[in-house]
Amino acid sequence: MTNGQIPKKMRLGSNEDDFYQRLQQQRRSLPIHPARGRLIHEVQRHSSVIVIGETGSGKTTQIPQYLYEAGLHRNAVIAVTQPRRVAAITISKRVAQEKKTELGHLVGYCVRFEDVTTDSTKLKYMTDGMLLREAILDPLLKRYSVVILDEAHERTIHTDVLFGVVKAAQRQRAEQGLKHIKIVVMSATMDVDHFSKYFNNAPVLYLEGRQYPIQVFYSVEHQTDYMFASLVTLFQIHKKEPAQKDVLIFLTGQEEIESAVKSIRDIAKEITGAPNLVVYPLYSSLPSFAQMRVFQPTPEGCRKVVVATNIAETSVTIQGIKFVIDSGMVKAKVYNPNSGLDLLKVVRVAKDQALQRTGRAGREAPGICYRLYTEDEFETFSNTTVPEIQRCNLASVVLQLLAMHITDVAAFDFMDKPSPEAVKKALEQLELLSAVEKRERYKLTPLGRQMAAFPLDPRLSKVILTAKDFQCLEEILTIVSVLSVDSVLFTPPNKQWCHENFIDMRNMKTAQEVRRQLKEICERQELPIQSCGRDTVPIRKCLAAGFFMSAAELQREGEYVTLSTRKVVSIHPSSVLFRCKPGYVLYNELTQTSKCYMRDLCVIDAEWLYDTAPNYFRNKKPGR
Ligand SMILES: Nc1ncnc2c1ncn2[C@@H]1O[C@H](COP(=O)(O)OP(=O)(O)OP(=O)(O)O)[C@@H](O)[C@H]1O
Repeated sequence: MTNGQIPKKMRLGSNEDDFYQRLQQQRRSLPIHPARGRLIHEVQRHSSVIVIGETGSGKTTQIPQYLYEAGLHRNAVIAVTQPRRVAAITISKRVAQEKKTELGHLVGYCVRFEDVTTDSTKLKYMTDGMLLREAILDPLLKRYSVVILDEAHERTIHTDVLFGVVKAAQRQRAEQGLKHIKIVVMSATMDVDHFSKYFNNAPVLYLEGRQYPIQVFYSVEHQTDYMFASLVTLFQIHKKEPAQKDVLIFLTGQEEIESAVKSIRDIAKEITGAPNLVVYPLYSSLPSFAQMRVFQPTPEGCRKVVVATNIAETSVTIQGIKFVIDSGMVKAKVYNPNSGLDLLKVVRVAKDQALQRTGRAGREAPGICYRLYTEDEFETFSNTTVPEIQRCNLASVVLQLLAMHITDVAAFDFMDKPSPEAVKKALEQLELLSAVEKRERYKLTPLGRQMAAFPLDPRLSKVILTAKDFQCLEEILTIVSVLSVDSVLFTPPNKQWCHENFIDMRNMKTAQEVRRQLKEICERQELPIQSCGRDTVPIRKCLAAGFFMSAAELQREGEYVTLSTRKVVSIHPSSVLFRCKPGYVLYNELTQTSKCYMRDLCVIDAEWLYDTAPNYFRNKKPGR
């Protein structure tokens, strides 16, 4: 210190202290803070509590801490479930900072293919899917003293099943004289009566007030092209607002978002006299490290623009966001139980989703939301999203319920029951995959039990487990991992090895990580990891064993029809098979745009379909 400088370490320490003090100050100024005592008291008094409070009021970050500080963890763990991994990761980081602890110790997170917790973790942020997987091994959830089901309004398929599982755990623990488990259900936008009734008339706590105001502006007239409208709105903001006032745009999917990001970067080059733009995409199949970039502070003198799907719609706080531009559209799964087909379709959001999107502004200062639809249009939106359980293929969930020994799936205590046809269809599909068998009731076969160990669609788990018969697990693991991420192929704007080879490096890295973890599960199940060399026949036969219900046959007119329901479908133009038109193909996904397109294809022989599922194909007659 003789030269008058403070040593680096000390300087850092005092900065850290300032930062921590600032965080504590922020915690105390949140609208939820005055309700702390009442909240703790209600959770102590009741087994289940419903909490409703404005977006940004502090529910997700504070309530788990309050309960911990009040000793409600009782030496066990407080679980906080989130529908999305990005929320689980970012919020746990924030809470670890607020608790001045390293992530993974007192505060941690657990999402598919990533577990950052230790034995000392007491506040565990996790995706709803991960808690559900834990319930397969431990239906009474004995590790937990409190389960907080956050963003309950999203009604993802996993959250809905968890509602029933957690409720059952609570009842059974009481019956068996074990320690009680508390349930807290939270959201800013939910049908409280419906929730309260389902959770045994749980009391509802209304938390008043929001931290910062948000102004909402609607379009004056109907917008025919929401993507164009969002760019126009962005550049109007960009030209008049100073740097560091960041913008979050909601669009619908990867391709649309990547194309918007490119257009924004191109247009920005032509604009002078405005701050530099840093533009980030954000969608679920981006690897974690790429998703996390959007949460970094905006560089000095710049404006951050985040173009996201609905993964940024709930829970998250993206630093710097002052403006939200809401296209009013979302890509959602739509399932037809008669055809058994899951389709991805771009549809209007519900009012609760629009409110959540608006709530992403105004978290650190007053905000503004531009809705690219008229107020009259907004009034026609449905109030709440249709629960995913009522619009998705249920095969995966039914498999998990059976793995938890819930044999009568139709009688399971769902908050809103799925249609009986959808449950029946799911059981039929699982029976065709040899995962279940019907005696008096449906029950898992040994194969089905093995399938339930994989965090995958049952068709993909079946493919993995079939691979040992064809000695091609090496190759199948790679294929399944690549299918678990969005496209690994890409149109290169500039040069590096990956770009020259048309490979999307980020998605490829994720696929590698997924493969590593699937391989671990295979090793635990003692499956021989062998390669079939250059011969692709075993691999394609193996894929047919899982995907035979997703097969299509070429017609004379040059179109395809699906063998399951004779729906007319086409090969997606991005496929290498677009021009060669083989007689029979398997597909991984159907997407409805101008036509119904099949994606991720594999050429097969009609005979293999008979070989793998003779009963299923008896009346469908492929190739005969
Ligand atoms: N990562 C972060 N960086 C900066 N501020 C944050 C961060 N996370 C939370 N905050 C601050 O804490 C406030 C409360 O966030 P929290 O997620 O707890 O609210 P919430 O009530 O759960 O909101 P929502 O219903 O939208 O999920 C935010 O409005 C913001 O001011």
